[in-house]
Amino acid sequence: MPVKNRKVALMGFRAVGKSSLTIQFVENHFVDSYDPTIENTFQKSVSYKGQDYLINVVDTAGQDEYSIFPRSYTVDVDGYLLVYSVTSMKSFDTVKVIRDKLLDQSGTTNIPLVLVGNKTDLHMQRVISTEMGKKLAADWKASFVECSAKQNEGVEEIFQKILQQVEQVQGNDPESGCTIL
Ligand SMILES: Nc1nc2c(ncn2[C@@H]2O[C@H](COP(=O)(O)OP(=O)(O)OP(=O)(O)O)[C@@H](O)[C@H]2O)c(=O)[nH]1
Repeated sequence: MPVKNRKVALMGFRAVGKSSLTIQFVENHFVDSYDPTIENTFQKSVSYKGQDYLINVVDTAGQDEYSIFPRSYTVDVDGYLLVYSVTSMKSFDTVKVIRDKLLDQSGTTNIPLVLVGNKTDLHMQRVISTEMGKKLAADWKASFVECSAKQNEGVEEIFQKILQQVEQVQGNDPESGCTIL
């Protein structure tokens, strides 16, 4: 089977760990320092349900509710990882605003999306419970993963889930019972 190319963008408030998750996934290490991102693209080959994929991972600049939303973020992107930090209410509110902007710009409600709660290792600083994350994802009919880029927990799962969402929305998921050839 030929390799499938999929483009996945990480979006969210500043310093929630988008770059750290990307680097942990692509290069298998954790960066402790904080260097704000403008935009970076990485590639990684993965296998999912027997199919080889080349994932283009777009690590975007941190956003807040007032950020201008570049049109390029909705062009060619197959799926989105909306990342918040479980230690930041502001970052949780920001993913909601970003999703609204994504829906607005793409003109569809059926966007492959995974809600990602990062920094679960910071137990004492946690302000967003697992239930809050689960509920928001359920409202959106999106997938939900909690993770720690630092401890490399849940990171692979995020990318498996987004591939699953992309395949489902594109009608290619074997479990959806319908295949486009
Ligand atoms: N404890 C802990 N710290 C983390 C985790 N992920 C990221 N960090 C730290 O959080 C800070 C910000 O991480 P980045 O990955 O640069 O965040 P970002 O979302 O890419 O930031 P912007 O580029 O500004 O949008 C850094 O100091 C990271 O080391 C995590 O899972 N646990």
